[in-house]
Amino acid sequence: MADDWQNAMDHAVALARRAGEVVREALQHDRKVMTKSCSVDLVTQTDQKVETLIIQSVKEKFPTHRFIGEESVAAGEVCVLTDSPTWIIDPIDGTTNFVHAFPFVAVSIGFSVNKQMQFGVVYSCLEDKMYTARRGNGAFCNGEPLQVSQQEDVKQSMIATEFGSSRDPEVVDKIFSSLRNILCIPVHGVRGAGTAAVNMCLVASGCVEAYYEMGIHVWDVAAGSLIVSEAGGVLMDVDGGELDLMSRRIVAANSRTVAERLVIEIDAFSPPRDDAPPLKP
Ligand SMILES: O=P(O)(O)O[C@H]1[C@H](O)[C@@H](O)[C@H](O)[C@H](O)[C@@H]1O
Ligand SMILES: [Mg+2]
Ligand SMILES: [Mg+2]
Repeated sequence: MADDWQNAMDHAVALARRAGEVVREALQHDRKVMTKSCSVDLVTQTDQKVETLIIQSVKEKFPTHRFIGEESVAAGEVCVLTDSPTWIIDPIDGTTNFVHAFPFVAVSIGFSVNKQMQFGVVYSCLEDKMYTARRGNGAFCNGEPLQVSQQEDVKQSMIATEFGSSRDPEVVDKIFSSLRNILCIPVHGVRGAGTAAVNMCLVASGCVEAYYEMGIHVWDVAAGSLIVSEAGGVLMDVDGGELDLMSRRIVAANSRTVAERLVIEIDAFSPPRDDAPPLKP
């Protein structure tokens, strides 16, 4: 079976590269912007085109595999992680960046079997950085091994996070109170690339000590979670418990020490789970 997953990973890398070409080409033209759950939850035809391209190609090569794709779920597909081999796809992570030509846009492809990530591919396509990880085999950027930062003093750390796409004042208050608490530890700084996947690759690369966010989805972080852990990092829930990929909350850090220190300061909330049954009309 191991060789099968390697074939699948090679295919994912090739597809991420092809998807990146589509994204770069689309940036040369006007981008028609549509909205999903609210006026700041953006989607474009390129998100949909890239997801279709990836899923159709995988279906031809691996007809029994399942999918969780951001735009398929938006179109009504169920979002349930089973034990089956499952491709977890964010065709454009950083759609708001893409719309504004802010230069961090990624294609994220994770692959899970028995609810455990087997490989992760994040292609930061405007930087031309291909991040890859295979379970037990380390994490790489353009073929070079990645290693998380060795800094365990949170006061000497840089932290990544995002504001997300909820504008519910109660949610925004929690996001700002967490940010305030963490800034005032104090940490050296707080940054955000505008994409969860790239933020996680920055943890894996040792450029920031940690990334946390509440409100993300499984497709934002599935691939990145393996890239972080294979680079020597740790993953946990924002309450310090075990990471649950469907819970929409994550802390990814270089060390348990930094992660647990951040958890103390995070004003946690629980968005509706990705695998929650749809609300009845
Ligand atoms: O919708 P896309 O795929 O661009 O992904 C999300 C980002 O990855 C989040 O970190 C970020 O906070 C936003 O919620 C953003 O929507
Ligand atoms: Mg995303
Ligand atoms: Mg997306």
